[in-house]
Amino acid sequence: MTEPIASTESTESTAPLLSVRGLTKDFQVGTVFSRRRVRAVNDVSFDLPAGRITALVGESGSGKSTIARCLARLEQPSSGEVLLDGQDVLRTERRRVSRAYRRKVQMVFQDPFGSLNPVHRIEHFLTRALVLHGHSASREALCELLTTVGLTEDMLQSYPHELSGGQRQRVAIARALAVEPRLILADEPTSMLDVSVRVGVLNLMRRLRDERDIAMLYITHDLGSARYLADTTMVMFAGELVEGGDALAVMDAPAHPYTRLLLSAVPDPERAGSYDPVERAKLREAILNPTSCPYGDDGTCSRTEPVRHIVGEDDGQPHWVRCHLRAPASDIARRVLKATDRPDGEATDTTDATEEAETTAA
Ligand SMILES: Nc1ncnc2c1ncn2[C@@H]1O[C@H](COP(=O)(O)OP(=O)(O)OP(=O)(O)O)[C@@H](O)[C@H]1O
Repeated sequence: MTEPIASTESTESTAPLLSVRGLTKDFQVGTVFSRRRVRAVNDVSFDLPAGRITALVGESGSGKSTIARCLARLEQPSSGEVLLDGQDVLRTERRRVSRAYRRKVQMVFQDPFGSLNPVHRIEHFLTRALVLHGHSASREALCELLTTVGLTEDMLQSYPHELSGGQRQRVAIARALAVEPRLILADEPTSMLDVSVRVGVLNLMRRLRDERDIAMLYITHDLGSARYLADTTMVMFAGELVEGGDALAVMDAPAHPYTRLLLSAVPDPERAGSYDPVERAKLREAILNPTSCPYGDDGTCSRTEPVRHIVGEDDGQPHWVRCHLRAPASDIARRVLKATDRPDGEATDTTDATEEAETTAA
């Protein structure tokens, strides 16, 4: 494990609900004649405390969903540890995931349209979840679930296609809640919803955190919603975590060039020029070909430990940044950066951006 874990440990007095240590996931891609390995997640470590929302932000392809799928045990990690209540479930439940784990860790997917089978009524989904995990599916229990997520009893008899996207996502959350989970992995739960209903789903997640002490991993590429919802934010780039800490601290004082690059793409009416290609090209260069790191003891640091620097503390939790000198695997990094939006909506690669910047500067 290259990342020291102390810097991500929760400062709460209680132990974290779930800890991830050195999680790595490789996929085999290609045909039998040209097999190659894609490292989607590389040596990632973090904690998820109860009653806190942790946002995992990053661009498409950075590895966010792979982490969630590994934690939901839908993918088998290549290496690492996943400790739930201190037990490494990858060792104790190596072959078969226990029902107890599935009950404690639930996932809500991005697509509220695809995650509910259209041939069943809403009552079916909730009843099934309750019964599978040994609860009584009484009318009272079903109604309570619906009310918790802001839906009404009469919707029990509805089919998914009769509900709006926001209502369907609430049903998906109700289904997850049916088993009384301690952790919800929410993978872009609002990205397919109308802007007008997004905030309702975010507020629901916030209420569940406060009222039920549920831990949440909120995966998103929408920095605004992470700022609105999360207690802690972690930034992921090319399969690795590059920055983390109090959500407001990370957004207001980003310490890694990749976090700055992400933020520079967020429309901001108060920022003159709003989108600066020269600055963005410099940030890309600093990410791909780092030459210095400002967080060493004397303004520089070696390429050896520590891989993470503590740059501040907010609300009792450390704000850390990965050493700038630790260059990412260049093929993955270039692929992820390629997804970075240009103001005209086209994808670009770093060469184009540098050229664009040089032209603009000239
Ligand atoms: N089943 C798979 N087989 C091969 N490669 C995969 C598989 N799943 C993910 N990958 C690769 O792993 C990398 C990370 O993908 P992942 O879906 O985790 O990213 P992400 O940050 O969640 O992106 P998005 O926001 O678009 O969902 C990508 O390069 C992707 O192509």
